[in-house]
Formats: sequence, structure tokens, C-alpha cells
Amino acid sequence: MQNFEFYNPTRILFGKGMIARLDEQLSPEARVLVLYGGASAERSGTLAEVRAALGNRTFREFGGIEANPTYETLMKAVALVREEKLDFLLAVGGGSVMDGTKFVAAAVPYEGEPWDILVSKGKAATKALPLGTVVTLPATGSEMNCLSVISRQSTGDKLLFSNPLVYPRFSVLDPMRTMSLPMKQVINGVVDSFVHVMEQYMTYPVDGMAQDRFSEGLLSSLVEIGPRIVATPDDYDLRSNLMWVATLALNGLIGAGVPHDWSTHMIGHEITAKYHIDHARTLAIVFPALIKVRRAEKRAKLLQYATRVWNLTDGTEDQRIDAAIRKTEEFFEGLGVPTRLSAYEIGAEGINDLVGQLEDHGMTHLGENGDVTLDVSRKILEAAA
Ligand SMILES: NC(=O)c1ccc[n+]([C@@H]2O[C@H](COP(=O)([O-])OP(=O)(O)OC[C@H]3O[C@@H](n4cnc5c(N)ncnc54)[C@H](O)[C@@H]3O)[C@@H](O)[C@H]2O)c1
Ligand SMILES: CCCCCCO
Repeated sequence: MQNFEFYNPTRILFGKGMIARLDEQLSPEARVLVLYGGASAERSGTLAEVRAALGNRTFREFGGIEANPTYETLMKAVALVREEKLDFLLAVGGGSVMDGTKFVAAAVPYEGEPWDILVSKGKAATKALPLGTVVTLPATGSEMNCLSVISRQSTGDKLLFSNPLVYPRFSVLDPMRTMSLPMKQVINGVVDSFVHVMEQYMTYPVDGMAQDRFSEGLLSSLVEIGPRIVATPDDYDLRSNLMWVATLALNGLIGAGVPHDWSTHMIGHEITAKYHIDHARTLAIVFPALIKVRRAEKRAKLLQYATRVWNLTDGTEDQRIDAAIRKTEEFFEGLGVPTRLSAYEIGAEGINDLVGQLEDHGMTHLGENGDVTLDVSRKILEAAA
């Protein structure tokens, strides 16, 4: 097991009706901005529940944070917070609203050009406003981590930053608030969570016994939840399990002391930036291709995954690896999520453009050993054609 430091300060309030406990998480004098995305926050009744929970407290609201949140929109929220001297940010939404709120939290006190926070991958931020979240879409785990992905319309960038200052102070996870989700977004959550686990698991063995079994448990849970939640979308217990699995998939626990990959995500971000394909759906394209191209480097964990998650114990090692990769593709495709670039009519020219974007964004050495060079990224994209 590798050395690690684990820190996660986020309080989780989980379950039906927990939004009612919002106000007690806030200091009496907090000057709150509620941030949200599109009409769904209103239509689903979640905003009404949040407003009721905030009772007599005065607060402001900022709506319109897009899916794949943009710097341009978020800077309007920064201006509002500065002008009205607000001092607590409450995100009500999915990963886009939570990530956008984390950026606003870091940008408000920042004295330079806030985009520097992204360019520096978060290092430039030395202060941040406190924030909390009310989660409406289980997928990213943003509710319990210090990561944020922000796009810039003017340049077509989609970059990640992380900084411990933007951990939410608390997050409310009420599975009932996800019932209004289109099934497509529920499925996105299953896929995003699955690949989050893989980025921290499908690397090479370091005898992380607890981390491996924890990750395999999350993967097996998602393999079970996926088809079942499509068949019985109103099942509260399935929604509860998806919500908690999604949070655990990227809150630092399974990733402590083990090598990480993240090249699937970095390549996926470029696909979203260029083609505006849902984040999770880019991962379903890249990940199966990546384990095909990098099966030698990932051989030991692929065999472990085959046995422990898919119960594949017969045949030669290569037959078991082939079967595990096939099962993974079938899992995504079975949820109606394509695993090929051709499903989105992205061809050779698009692959060239994506490799160029990776180079422009300095993504020239990805993966657990930095050996996912541009050539390897190209091979992965070609294997996904
Ligand atoms: N911070 C992280 O750890 C992390 C990890 C992975 C991805 N991301 C980023 O998160 C973003 C994706 O977030 P996401 O997958 O949660 O989707 P999202 O937040 O972009 O939401 C997708 C759509 O669903 C709508 N929606 C949200 N909740 C709803 C509800 N309850 N009912 C009806 N509609 C609802 C939103 O308004 C939006 O239109 C991407 O930008 C991705 O890069 C962040
Ligand atoms: C290093 C963690 C990268 C998380 C990417 C989320 O889209």
C-alpha cells in the first residue's frame, strides 16, 4: 500500500426529508446564496423544499448554471456575491451546480484573474467561502470531494481543479429529490460512478486489500443497480443505494494509498468540450477502449476484476480478461449507453482534433505512470472508433 493522507470534512445528511435540517447547518448570521441550474430545481419541488427549510432567513438565489458549468456564467455569481457581501454558498443540483459553486467559493476572495484557479489546477486558491450542497443527481461524488470541473465558452476549455478549501461543509442526500430525473441522467450516474471507481482500481496491485474489496463492492453494486433501477425507477431503496455508492466512489476513501489512472476522464473531458456529449457517456466510450489498449499494463487487476466482480474463473487468463472487457461493454450497452465514437458520428478527423486538444491542454502524459502519451491516447480513441 502507498503512503497517503486522508482528509474529508464533509458532513453527510442522508435520507428522506433531510433537507428540513438545512438551517441548523448554517450559522444564524450567514448571508446565503442558493445556486441552482435549470428549471428542474423548481419543477421538481426541491427549491421549494430548500426555501422552506431556510425559514425566515434572508437569502439570495442564482439560477442558470449550465450542465458543464461555464466560467462566464459563474463569474456573474461571483459579482453578485461580492456586491451583496454574501458569505455562504448553497448548491442545489447535480455535479454541474456543485462544481460551479466550488469555483464561485474560490473565485470570490481571489484577487487575480479567477481563471487562474483552473489553469493552476486549484493551487492559486488560498481562500474560499464555505459551501454546502443539496444533491439532486447521484453521479459525480462532488458532494463529498474537493474537485470541480469548469468549462470556458470563449476558449472551449473544460478543466479540473481541486483544493481542500472547497470541500462542502455539509451535503444533503435525499434520494426522493432524484425521482424527477430523466432516466438518461440516472443511467449517467451509474456509468460515471462505475468509471470513478475504475480510475482508482483498474491500475496495478499494491496490496490495498480494503481498497480493492471496497471498490469491487461498489462495482458489483452498480452492476446490480443499473438494470434494476431502469426496471423499477420508483424504488426508493435502489435510489438510496445508487446515491450512496456514487458518493463513496469519489470521496477519497477507495483512492487512498493506491495508484490512480484518470486518463479515461481526461480524454472524456475533451470529448465533452468538443462535442457536448454528456460527461458520463464519454467515459463509456473511452474506458472499454482503454482497457483493451492497456491490458498488458493492467493485466493483474483485470484478472482480479474478472474474478471478483464478474465471477469469471474458467478459461485461460486471456480468455477471462477478454470476457471481463466484454462484460463491461455489455453492461454499458445494456443500459443504452453506446461504447463507440461511431455512435456519435465521430471519425478519424474528430480523433485528430481530440488528440490536438489533449496536447493543447498539456494532457501529454496521463495514466497511473504517465505513460498514456498522446500516441497511446490516439490508440485508445482509435480502439473506440
Ligand atoms: N466534481 C467531481 O468530482 C466531478 C466528477 C465527475 C464529473 N464532474 C462534472 O460534473 C458535471 C456533470 O454533473 P452531473 O452528471 O451531476 O449532471 P449535471 O449536474 O450536469 O445535470 C445534468 C442535467 O440534469 C438536470 N438535473 C439535475 N438534477 C435533476 C433532477 N433531480 N431532476 C431533473 N433534472 C435534474 C440538470 O439541470 C442538467 O440539465 C460535468 O461537468 C462533469 O465534468 C465532476
Ligand atoms: C483527479 C480526479 C479527477 C476527477 C475528474 C472528475 O471529472
